[in-house]
Amino acid sequence: MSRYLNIEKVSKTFTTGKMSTEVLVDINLSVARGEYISIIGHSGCGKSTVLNIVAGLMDSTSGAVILDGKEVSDPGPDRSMVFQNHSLLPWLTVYQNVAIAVNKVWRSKNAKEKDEWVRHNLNMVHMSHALDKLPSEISGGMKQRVGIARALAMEPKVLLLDEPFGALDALTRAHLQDEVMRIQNDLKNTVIMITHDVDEAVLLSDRIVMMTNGPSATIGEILDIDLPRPRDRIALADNPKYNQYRQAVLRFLYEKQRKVEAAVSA
Ligand SMILES: Nc1ncnc2c1ncn2[C@@H]1O[C@H](COP(=O)(O)OP(=O)(O)OP(=O)(O)O)[C@@H](O)[C@H]1O
Repeated sequence: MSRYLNIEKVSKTFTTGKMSTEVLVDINLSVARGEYISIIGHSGCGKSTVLNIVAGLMDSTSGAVILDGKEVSDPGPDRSMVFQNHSLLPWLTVYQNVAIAVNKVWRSKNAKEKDEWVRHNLNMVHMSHALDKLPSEISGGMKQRVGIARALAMEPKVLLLDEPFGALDALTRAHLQDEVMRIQNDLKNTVIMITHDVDEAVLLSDRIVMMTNGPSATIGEILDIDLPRPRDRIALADNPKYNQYRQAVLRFLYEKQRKVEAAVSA
């Protein structure tokens, strides 16, 4: 079925010297506009490789990524990425880090409109109080907020999140997950997020894509998360459906796709 974003028969083989490793094989995924997809799978299975191919940072060996009717071949502002280790420019302030993206993408806006847009996006992630701070002067969670504001300010067709909360403590992580859910509710972004966190995947996603172990990893199962939004983490803790989804993902990861190393050492 043709959707907003189609990943069609994507495979990827890395070749270093005479060594070739088939990392991904036959990845097929159709994402609807406004859908929140999580990709989960054991370390090294190829999640980031999938995201990098969608971002246009890496070519697939075969297959194609079609976004809104156009094949992706290069990186572009229609796909903005947020990494685990916030990639802010350390010599620029919070404001300037967002402004640099806005200036690049929104050439049609005048100076006043650009300024308002930078402030609006930083306000959305509650960072208006720290516009003049340097990245070294703010916490990890705040840096991640700025990274999210910068990505949102580009109004991408797809927001690509590579373990965006992975480096944060549990409490900051929970706050930021709630913020992303709120923003997602308002803006209806199309999101693909990599995570290792089962609760995070169930809480945030419309569908969870579970990848088999590599090499030659592919999509093993896709789980639909049929929980009403807005979602409340405390209320969901007692929700039987939520717990069934959680168990389905855990079962996939730790029974069906048990890591060989884990099995040997267990
Ligand atoms: N540029 C590259 N050249 C060669 N091999 C690579 C390259 N990038 C990734 N790989 C290999 O491809 C496989 C998948 O890597 P990838 O980073 O996509 O996995 P991942 O599932 O995102 O891992 P993690 O969860 O640990 O971040 C790994 O075996 C990795 O070593």
